[in-house]
Amino acid sequence: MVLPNPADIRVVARVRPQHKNELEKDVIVSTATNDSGATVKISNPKKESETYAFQFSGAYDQTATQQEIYEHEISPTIKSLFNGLDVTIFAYGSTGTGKTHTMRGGKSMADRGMIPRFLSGVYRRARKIVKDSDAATKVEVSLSYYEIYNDKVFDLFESPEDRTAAGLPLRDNGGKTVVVGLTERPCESLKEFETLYDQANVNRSTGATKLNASSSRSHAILRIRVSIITGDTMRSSVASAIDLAGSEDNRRTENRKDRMVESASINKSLFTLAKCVEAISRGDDRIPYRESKMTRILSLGQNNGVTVMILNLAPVRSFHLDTLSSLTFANRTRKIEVREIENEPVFRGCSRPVPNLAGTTIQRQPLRPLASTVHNIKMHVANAGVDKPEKQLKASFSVFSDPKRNSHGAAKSSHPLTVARLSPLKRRAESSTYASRPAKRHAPGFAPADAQRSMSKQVIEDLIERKVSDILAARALDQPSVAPQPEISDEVQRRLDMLEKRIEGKDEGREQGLSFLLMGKQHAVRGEDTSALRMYRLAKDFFPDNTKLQLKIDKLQDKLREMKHEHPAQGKSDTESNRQTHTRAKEDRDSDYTAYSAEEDDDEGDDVRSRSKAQRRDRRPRGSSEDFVPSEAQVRRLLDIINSHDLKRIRRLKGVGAKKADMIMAALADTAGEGGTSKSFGSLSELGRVKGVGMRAVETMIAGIAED
Ligand SMILES: Nc1ncnc2c1ncn2[C@@H]1O[C@H](COP(=O)(O)OP(=O)(O)OP(=O)(O)O)[C@@H](O)[C@H]1O
Repeated sequence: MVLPNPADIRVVARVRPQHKNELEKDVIVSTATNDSGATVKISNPKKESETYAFQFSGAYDQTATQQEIYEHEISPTIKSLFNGLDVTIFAYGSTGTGKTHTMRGGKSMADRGMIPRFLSGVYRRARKIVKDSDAATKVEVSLSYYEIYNDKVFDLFESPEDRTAAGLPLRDNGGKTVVVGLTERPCESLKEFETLYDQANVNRSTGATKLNASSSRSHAILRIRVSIITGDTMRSSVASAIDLAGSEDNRRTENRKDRMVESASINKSLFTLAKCVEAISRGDDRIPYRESKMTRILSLGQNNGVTVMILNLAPVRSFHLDTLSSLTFANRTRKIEVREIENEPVFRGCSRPVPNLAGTTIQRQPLRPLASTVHNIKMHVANAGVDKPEKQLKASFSVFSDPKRNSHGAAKSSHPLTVARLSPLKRRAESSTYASRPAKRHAPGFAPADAQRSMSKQVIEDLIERKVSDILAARALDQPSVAPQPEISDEVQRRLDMLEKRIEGKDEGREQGLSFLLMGKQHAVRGEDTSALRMYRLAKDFFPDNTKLQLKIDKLQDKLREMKHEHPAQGKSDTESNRQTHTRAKEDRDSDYTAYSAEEDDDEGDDVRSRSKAQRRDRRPRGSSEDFVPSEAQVRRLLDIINSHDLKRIRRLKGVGAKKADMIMAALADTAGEGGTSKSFGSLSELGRVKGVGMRAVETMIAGIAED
């Protein structure tokens, strides 16, 4: 092992090209590269004549190609990977700045992203190694791919239907965080990779499409394990390529709870990431990695090896505040030091038969082989004459001594090494074992006695640790045990299931409620009162009896009414109007909004269609989006009209054309109760959820209803 060599995280900025609807005059980000380094410049949002400059390891302007970025930033990491270092490459930036384009890219050769190019480089190097060694050295590549969606981990190599609601658990393993039960697929060629990767990405986007999202709603992590095998030794290292979900303004999500929850979860994890980076830069003892799954997995600053962060930026003004905040974050990140520790080679030995790797149906691992494992180890230790082996083995093995077997006297009494039980968490943290895939990866078996003579104490430790991980991982999985279960009556089982569902439901609800609260707080701190109010109202559904929350809502409502009264034309704070400009630009990319605009066009004729989107948005009732605090009387009147089922009255509502009216009538018919009783809408958000209507339209309708 080479001595740990602290190096900074390499942060490179990439400015994406302008979209067609973005104007040259709105470009506010520029890059410059010279002998003193790479700089990104951006104007001060409050004073255009001033600029801020941020230094990075590399900076790429709008014209940079995928090939250039790959060649300069990513390709060199392949050498590190083959030298035994773990590699982490991740894209960071707000929604729509080009993260997925950079990492995954398009289908044409020129558009291919960093991930397929990286894999192509890996296979090329692997072929060269095999060729140069006259096939004495073998290289194995295997992949796992998962996403973190709403702070839950899902295997992307499995179809969404096979997911469990709770997702896969995480476990700490020798100082690294591993996902338990993740599929790891051997992958022998670039062609095979492309098939696997495309299929898995369908799994990712299918989840998103169901939720009507146009952008990545999850953090996607591809792990590429490269194992170089020569004789009996194998050295593995892992490259993680991460496409983070983009931070976003959650007002885009309107009142749709599913989108809100996603957005809250994305923002929360990115917020935690920023907190971690801040804590590391301050030199804090406690880094809040554990506050989100993404930060736990990314473990920035703890992930030994090479780390490259690609900071994706949009060039134009509508992203001004987000770009500044991303630049500040990235600037802190680049000062984080990581240790370049090589993974050590391990003894490989002969393999046992490979268990079925496909799917999630892993049975809990029987503990029987452990007894023989210990036996093997003892035999080897005796042969190899390792110093004080017994003491070490006692400690290691006792972690997974099986009480059942002990009670039968098979393992415990038959072997002197199985003594005191230790917590699995007390294992050595400094282990250099490569992050083992605990549940599904097949651990190599033990070698014949003559080969074992060359095993070092470290190798034994590694083998034991891997074995322990396997068993702990299998235990963590919610899979039926191979051991016979005691019979319980159907009735008891039914009641248990119900109880479990109730508890799960409560927890999920609470989590959602807390997310809304957190978002409310974030908006309130930024002075975005309307959005804060909206979040608090959503949180109220989850905490109906919370008087403190009600007080906050009342206060905000009063404040907003007052503001509206005093400044009917501009009841927004600076920050809010600023962010609104941004929000509008993002709306242009948002499918929900596009659908809305199109419908409006249908209703209002061709001359409207020819106007620009911006103009059309300006036609919205002033204050409708940000100051959307209708009075109770307005709400009641609107719902009365809708619930009248009277097409003519509904048609007369502001912004409701023939098409929208039809959609509302159809929804009313759809919701007709059993026995022909007519159903009605109980709230605006319910009305807003009607297909083809949307909250914007509801806001327009209500704006046309007199307040008194
Ligand atoms: N370098 C680039 N060259 C050409 N098009 C780009 C580039 N970067 C981004 N784009 C385009 O910009 C749009 C947004 O990019 P992309 O979806 O990659 O953003 P993102 O940051 O991943 O967004 P989200 O966080 O919402 O998933 C896409 O249409 C993409 O094709």
